[in-house]
Amino acid sequence: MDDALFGPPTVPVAPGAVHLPGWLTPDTQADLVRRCREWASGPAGTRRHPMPRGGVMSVSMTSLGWQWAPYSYSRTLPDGTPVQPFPDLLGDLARRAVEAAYEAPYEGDPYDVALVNFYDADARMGMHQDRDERSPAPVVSLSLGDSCVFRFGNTETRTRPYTDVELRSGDLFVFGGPSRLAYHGVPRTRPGTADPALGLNGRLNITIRASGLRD
Ligand SMILES: O=C(O)CCC(=O)C(=O)O
Ligand SMILES: [Fe+2]
Repeated sequence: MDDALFGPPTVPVAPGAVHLPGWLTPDTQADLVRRCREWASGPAGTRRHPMPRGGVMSVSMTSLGWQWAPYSYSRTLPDGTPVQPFPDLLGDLARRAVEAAYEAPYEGDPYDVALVNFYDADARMGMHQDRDERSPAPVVSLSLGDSCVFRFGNTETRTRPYTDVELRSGDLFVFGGPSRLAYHGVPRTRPGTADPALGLNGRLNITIRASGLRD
């Protein structure tokens, strides 16, 4: 296919789950990396959250709009620091992402929360559902830097059947509809695969959601 003429391909992974490789231009990727650094160095900073059953997450997270920690949202961090605002830029990007993925206008709830996930070479994320939102709006996921294996499963179990998708810098993955509550995770990243021009050592993932929550 001629990408210049038709745009990047859309790869269906499951009903309602779509992978759009290379959806972000290199300039937008660089801009988002810069902004992620700013958000991560903000007053609410980045956290490796403790897990309810012990241990600490290996992924460092920054929340925007609503603070997420296993397994709920709040407007403040445990020490009372207010969560940073949700940037309009990410709301616009999320709407455009869903419209590109489903080739239809977006008419769902407003996007109001983003998690910025940083993976160093050893970080991974176990199979889980994104189920702390009250809105059925699709989850939008953007990848920057190192590639990873993104495991996209089913709504019933943490185990097979699942599909392993290679997510590279600039890729968009959207999951909604019948796949909204599918289990998914990141069993590994591929350290050193980021384009050196991006200036990022590791992987960033921005996941954008509609919380459906009100103060
Ligand atoms: O890093 C990813 O690609 C997935 C992140 C994720 O599933 C989450 O933040 O809930
Ligand atoms: Fe998730």
